[in-house]
Amino acid sequence: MLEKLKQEVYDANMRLPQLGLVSFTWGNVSGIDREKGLYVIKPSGVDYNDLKPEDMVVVNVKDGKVVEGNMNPSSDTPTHTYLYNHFPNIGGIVHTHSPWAVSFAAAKMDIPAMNTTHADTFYGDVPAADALTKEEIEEDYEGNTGKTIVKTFNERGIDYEAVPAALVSQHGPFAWGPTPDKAVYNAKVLEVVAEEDYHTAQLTRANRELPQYLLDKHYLRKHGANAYYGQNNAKSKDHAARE
Ligand SMILES: O=C(CO)[C@@H](O)[C@H](O)COP(=O)(O)O
Repeated sequence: MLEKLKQEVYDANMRLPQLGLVSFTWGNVSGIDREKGLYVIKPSGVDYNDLKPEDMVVVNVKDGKVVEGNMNPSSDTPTHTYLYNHFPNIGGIVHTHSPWAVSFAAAKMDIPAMNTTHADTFYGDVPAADALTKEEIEEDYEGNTGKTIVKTFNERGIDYEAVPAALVSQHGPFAWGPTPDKAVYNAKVLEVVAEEDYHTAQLTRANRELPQYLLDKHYLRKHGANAYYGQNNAKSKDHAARE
């Protein structure tokens, strides 16, 4: 069943390593057929080099249970299920371990809207949702980080279609879109802007003008009118040689 969707989801999964968004077996993409109430997701722990379209697992979006597939679905299936049920207009979801976005997630920092590349895809900062608490994990830990994502969007009044991504603190990014392929596109843009933001933050923090008096003192002393050199009476050999 859903052979066309399986191919689409397989193709989207294969773009993750191609785009440098995952290594080894990390990450996963799913895509949903809303009419049938079923979605397709990557099987858990399978190397992308070994993955085939027919390996995709079909899941019932109502209860997250497998309805077709020889392998276990992704360990993030509970999160995909939760997001499909709370973000009704999405058609595809992706989770990656892309390093720059994961760095912001580990730092529990939103990815701020700092340039137009960001604004072309995300209408505002991409939020860092809290990691699941110890109690939440003990209560019903099934790997469902969707709860914390939806809670963050609701509490902060963020439109999930205008900002199609979130960071799960200390874990990594989830992105979504109208199709699996668009979800992967959004995940790649997120990684690009995360890296750009990091460098912008470094540049703006480091961009301190050296005061003119220090320029004068250090440059003129060695190359110019020696206005300062004589004051300390210390003469370097090369200076003495030049006299
Ligand atoms: O972050 C984790 C595991 O800590 C997962 O998201 C893996 O990155 C993907 O797991 P599978 O989809 O292969 O189960």
